[in-house]
Amino acid sequence: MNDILIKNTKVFYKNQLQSGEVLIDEGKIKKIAKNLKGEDADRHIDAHGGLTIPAGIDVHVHFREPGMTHKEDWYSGSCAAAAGGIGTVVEHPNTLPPVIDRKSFREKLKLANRKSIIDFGINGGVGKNIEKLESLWGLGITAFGEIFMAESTADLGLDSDLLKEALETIQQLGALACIHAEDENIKCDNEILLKKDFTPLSHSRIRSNQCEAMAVKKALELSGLTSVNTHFCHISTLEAFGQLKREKYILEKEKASRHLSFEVAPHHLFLSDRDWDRLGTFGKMNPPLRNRQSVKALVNGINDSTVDVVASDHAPHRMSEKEGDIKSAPSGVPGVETLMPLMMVGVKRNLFPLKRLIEVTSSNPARIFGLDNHGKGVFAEGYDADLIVMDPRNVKSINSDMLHSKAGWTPYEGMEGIFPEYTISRGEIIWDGDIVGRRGRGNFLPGAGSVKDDD
Ligand SMILES: NC(=O)N[C@@H](CC(=O)O)C(=O)O
Ligand SMILES: [Zn+2]
Ligand SMILES: [Zn+2]
Repeated sequence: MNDILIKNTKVFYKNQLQSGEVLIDEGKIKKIAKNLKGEDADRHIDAHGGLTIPAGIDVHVHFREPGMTHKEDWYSGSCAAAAGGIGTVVEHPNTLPPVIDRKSFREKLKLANRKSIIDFGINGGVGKNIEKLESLWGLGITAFGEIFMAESTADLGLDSDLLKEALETIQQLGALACIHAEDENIKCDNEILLKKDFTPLSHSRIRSNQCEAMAVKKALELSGLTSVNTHFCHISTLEAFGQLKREKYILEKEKASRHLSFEVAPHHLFLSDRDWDRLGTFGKMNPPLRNRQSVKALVNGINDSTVDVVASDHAPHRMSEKEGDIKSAPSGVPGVETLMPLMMVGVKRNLFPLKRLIEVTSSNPARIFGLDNHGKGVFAEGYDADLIVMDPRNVKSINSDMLHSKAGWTPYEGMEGIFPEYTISRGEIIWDGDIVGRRGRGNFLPGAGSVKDDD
């Protein structure tokens, strides 16, 4: 007998939205068809005319373990992901200790294996550890970074000489460099100019549009020089967006083999600098909230396929930590659980089509980060049954009480979200309104450089 039959649903299949049924067995999608008469399964899910789409693949989360488990840990973070319709995450290295060598990588892997309820990749950190990058790659990290060009919530910043050396090494390994693009000098100069300004908006002015654009310019020069495959994290400004759009066009025209992609974060799509008044220090993240023109450019970029990925940059801090003044509050907002719900509302409001939602939240991240080699991000027979079932008519008001992050708050309080009724991971229901996935069931998805680790 098959495991699950999803009936009375709509699927985006063969480039169109159509009614269908989905049969799942042994963790895989076994059949997708208009009508699966004659097939049966142990469990039926009636989607009541709602959607079945690929679970999200969030390639930018900070789950804070080891070292900061009061903010999040692999269990709470992965539960938040599952409840928000995310089936796979790539976790970033700025934990305590950061993932910069074999020992710290293995420590994180052990904890994640023990606690995560969803599948995961782990990124390797880049700082003063250039001689360790090869061993990290061999251990199976997904990609390198985020590489901090300016200080953020981490102690992993590096200057441009070191950055060039790191990118050369990453290129030789054939790996992907993920870059947090903000210019340290511009940021520092603005900090001095605005040192007496304690309005929340000053954070947007310190880490200005120019601060991001200058860093993107430098990073593009360096990635051109070193020919490294590059992915930009959380691009937030009209200016940086324009530079990347142009560079992509040039690379395509030259038929360059070098990869270039970028992601945007939901807080730069669904919030703007007008939200500073409402959010105060709770709206502080790097790069910061931007004006309406930048928000519009990013939404347009989703429509015209310039934006490759939407990833949450889930960066939880406790409420008590976020209180205080704008200079001392830590940067970062939780977002893994609200990514898909906000994007679904975006589709409902015609900001962008469902096809693009699926591309930026599953097929593109899977391909760019090599997770398709593990059966992720392809809605077709034989691939992992990582799916969400949701009803677009069921719009909820986002409320921190219903969320699972240890942060205990959300910048989207009161905004609309369409949440999954079911999240299915490798054919197993892990969210049905409650967390029903077992702690530690999540699999590590080793990266392309992985070699067998004997000791
Ligand atoms: N985005 C943030 O403001 N903070 C992130 C780090 C980062 O992504 O820069 C964090 O780890 O808290
Ligand atoms: Zn960052
Ligand atoms: Zn981040």
